[in-house]
Amino acid sequence: MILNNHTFAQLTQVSEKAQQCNTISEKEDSLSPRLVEKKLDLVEETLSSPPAKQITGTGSMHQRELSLLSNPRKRRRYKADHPCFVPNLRDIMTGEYWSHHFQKYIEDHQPSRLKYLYFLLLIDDFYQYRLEPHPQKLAIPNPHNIAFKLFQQVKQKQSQPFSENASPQKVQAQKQAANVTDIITAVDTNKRDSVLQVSCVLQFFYLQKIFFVTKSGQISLVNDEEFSRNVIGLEELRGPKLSMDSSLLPSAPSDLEHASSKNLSSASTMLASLSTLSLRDPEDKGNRQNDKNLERQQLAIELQHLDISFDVFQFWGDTTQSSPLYTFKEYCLILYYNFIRKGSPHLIQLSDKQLIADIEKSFFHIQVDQKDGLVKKTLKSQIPFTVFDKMWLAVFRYVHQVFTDCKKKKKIKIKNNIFFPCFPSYRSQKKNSHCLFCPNVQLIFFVGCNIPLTQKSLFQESLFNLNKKYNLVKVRKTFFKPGNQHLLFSNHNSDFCKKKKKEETRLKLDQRRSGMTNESHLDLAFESDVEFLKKLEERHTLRKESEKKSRSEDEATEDEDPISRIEEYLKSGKSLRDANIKGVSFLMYCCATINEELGCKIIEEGIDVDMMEPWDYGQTPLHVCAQMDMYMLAEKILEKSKEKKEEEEVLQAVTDDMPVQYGMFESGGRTPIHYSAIHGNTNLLKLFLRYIPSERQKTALLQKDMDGNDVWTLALMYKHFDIAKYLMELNCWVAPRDEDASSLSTIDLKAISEKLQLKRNQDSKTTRARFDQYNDDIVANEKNCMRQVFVVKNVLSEQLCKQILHYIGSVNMEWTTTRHRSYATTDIPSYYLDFQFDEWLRQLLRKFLFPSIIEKYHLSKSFEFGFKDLFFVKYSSLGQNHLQLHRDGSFVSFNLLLNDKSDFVGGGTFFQHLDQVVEIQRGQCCIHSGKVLHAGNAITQGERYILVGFLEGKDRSKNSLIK
Ligand SMILES: O=C(O)CCC(=O)C(=O)O
Ligand SMILES: [Fe+2]
Repeated sequence: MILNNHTFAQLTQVSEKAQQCNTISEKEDSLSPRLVEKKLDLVEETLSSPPAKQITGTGSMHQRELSLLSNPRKRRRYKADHPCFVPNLRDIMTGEYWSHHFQKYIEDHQPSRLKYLYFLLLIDDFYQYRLEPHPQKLAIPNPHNIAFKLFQQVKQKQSQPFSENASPQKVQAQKQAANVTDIITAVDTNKRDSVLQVSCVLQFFYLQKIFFVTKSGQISLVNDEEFSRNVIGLEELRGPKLSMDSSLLPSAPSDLEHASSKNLSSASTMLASLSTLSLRDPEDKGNRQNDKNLERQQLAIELQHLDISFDVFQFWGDTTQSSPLYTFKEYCLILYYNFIRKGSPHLIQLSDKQLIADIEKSFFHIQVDQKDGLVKKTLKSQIPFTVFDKMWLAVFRYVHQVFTDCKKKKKIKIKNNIFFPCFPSYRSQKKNSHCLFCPNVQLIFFVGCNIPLTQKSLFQESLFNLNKKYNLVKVRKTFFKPGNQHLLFSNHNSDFCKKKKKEETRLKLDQRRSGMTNESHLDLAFESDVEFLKKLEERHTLRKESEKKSRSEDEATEDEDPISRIEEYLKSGKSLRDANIKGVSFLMYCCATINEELGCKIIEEGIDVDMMEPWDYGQTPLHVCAQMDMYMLAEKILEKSKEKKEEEEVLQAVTDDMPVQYGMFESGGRTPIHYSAIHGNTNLLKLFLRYIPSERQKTALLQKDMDGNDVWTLALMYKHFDIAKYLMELNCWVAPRDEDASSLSTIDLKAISEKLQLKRNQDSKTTRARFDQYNDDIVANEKNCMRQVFVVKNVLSEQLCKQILHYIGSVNMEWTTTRHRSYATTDIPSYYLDFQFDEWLRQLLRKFLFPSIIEKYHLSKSFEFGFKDLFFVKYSSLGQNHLQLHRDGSFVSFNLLLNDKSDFVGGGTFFQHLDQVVEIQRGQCCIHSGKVLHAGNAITQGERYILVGFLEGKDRSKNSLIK
């Protein structure tokens, strides 16, 4: 069945419910204690005990204690309801970051983390912006997310605090000026990094265009449209200036409404000075502390002379004011100056220099002055969208790195399988279309991937909020299976998942105790499968017994760690062919988690690694590399393939037509080379070309996808002009028929690109028609062998089927009902069970079933199958007794009857095109194309158990199109 979970209507309903709950909790929650922290309390409960003394006062004693606690690591030791508690980044990321409560983290936790959150938020917002029907402007997230608490504290100090119940007019009338020293005090009370905090707040004031500087050096409130037009002199933010030039301070405007642009731009200069106070040169490792102190002192001095007024109301957490809009260019600058440039106050230390260079290249024309050697940057008039993808990726790489490092040093116990995300990629700008991100709902992955199995409730909430936020109409099944499955299909089953996790851990512990992990289960398996299963069962019984002997919960919640498992496999030299993590091969797992190092290691050391593994719609690891800018892994794949003289095949693996979100379709027939152009990854494109002999490069580049687009066309379609130009330099392009210009100097690439935007939408329709046609053809064309349904006898012996069922029963696992969205079965995926069992089963099927499928459908010997899904299905006359008419998301599907036919009445698989129910005996297997409409025929009595497999496959010999 198509991997669907819920209809959008259902999602909206639940989302609305979640929203209601949120609103209620927010009301209760407007000051503290924080709901979110309460949740985090659970996460943190194993941490060491809170300090003996509760901190309640605001006196100097209290301040001293707080200052001792300023180290976040120390503060993290406190319980979540303690005022000093600080969750770590991991919890922020894995918890509810995207959910409704994220602002509370930002308010309450240390500014050094704030930068990541805000940065992500900005990027996130950017992708939101792509959805907007008015793409000229985009909103900056409201700063109250950051400044909220600060203002609460300031507010409390004021003689006439605002009443929360007061009418807006009244509150407006009560506007109070708060002094910036108050802010500093407020900040200091919490021993935050005051400079960063203040500069951050001020910058957001500035960005919120709500103040300007008066003659007396005061900054006053302004609500003037002119401000946004004139003052975004961001060049002036370029700093680092540490002192204020008082001559720059403007004269007081006669009227707030007519604040002159000069005043305003001076305000920006001043703010620039403020914001750069926290600057530190990353290369200057020396006197940093001293410098910082000096900066602080200077800031304090400056601020004494400034009376900054602002409209607290505007920053009030409850206000619903909309964010101001900025042009795309300004937005880019804000990002750049605040997060990326070397001197940025919130510098995100992107580890990858190349990435930074790329980002800078996208923003600026960079010139070096011959005379004084100064680097001059002028902002480009056009900034490519993909720069956001790069930034997004960079941040995640960075965060991922932090996790990995911590883990290596055993600084933190990683409880979760961290699946890092793919970055959202620009797809469609079509007005009012819901198409966003990329076909794989990548943003959602981020959430889904990071939420551990044991935190399903948080996870669920995030999902619904996300659904609401992005108005996701339809989330397609996907390529990066781990995260997605996790997110979309398991989220309603938190109890089940918890149990499962514990089971796994216990099993592992038992294995360790009984020394069974060293056993080579695979030898065992093929000596006697029945024996093997009995052994597994015995192990479970053993486990259950040892469970009775009490054991600390702590031990039991220890997580299985996919990375150590992969490493263990690599060391032991076991075959990786059927090894998987949540149904995904090790290599694909690394691709999905952007773990290039481990991916390279797998290719280098792994046995039976399939580098051309066709995953969803034929996308191979190299396609993912090309999409995600994974240069190192791509190079390793190519190097290894070259040893086997397969590098061109790998580069020529083509995708199939694929449905993406919101009813859009993407053309098939795309190679990793096409992908590199689509995603603007020039380096990868160049790398790929190095592996193709020069005489064949042109053919490879001119190869068209199924919608007739060659690499050059795709580069332009996705607005990667540099790639298009590069291809023109190589003379590997064909001028569109209606263009007379044919050389780099005369052709108007922009105009062509515009036209191609239209074609892209058209292409989607063409692809869709082809996709549907393909399905229809199978049943309409009598000669198409894929319409045939076969029964394969004796795939598994009756005894083995019995034993498998017995085994599943002994594991005592709950049946899931929500894994597949539209046509849900009551099932247990094979990978939920012991991984030894899962691998054994896959090997068995590979050995005894796949050859029959190849033979029946006249596939070539070089055809290779991979499991897209493998699961046990239960029908019961009392529960789910049938499955509606549907297609599977597979090339070929099979179902194998596990129990005896006499155990139930009815059953079998109905095929619409044959108008026939195909019934099989225990151990037999019904095989059919996943594209033909079929249904699980109802049973009226008893229970029916089947093993269902969805297979994806590709004929490897057909890859070499260019030879
Ligand atoms: O119950 C059957 O025979 C069919 C099951 C099926 O089609 C599926 O699980 O996708
Ligand atoms: Fe099916």
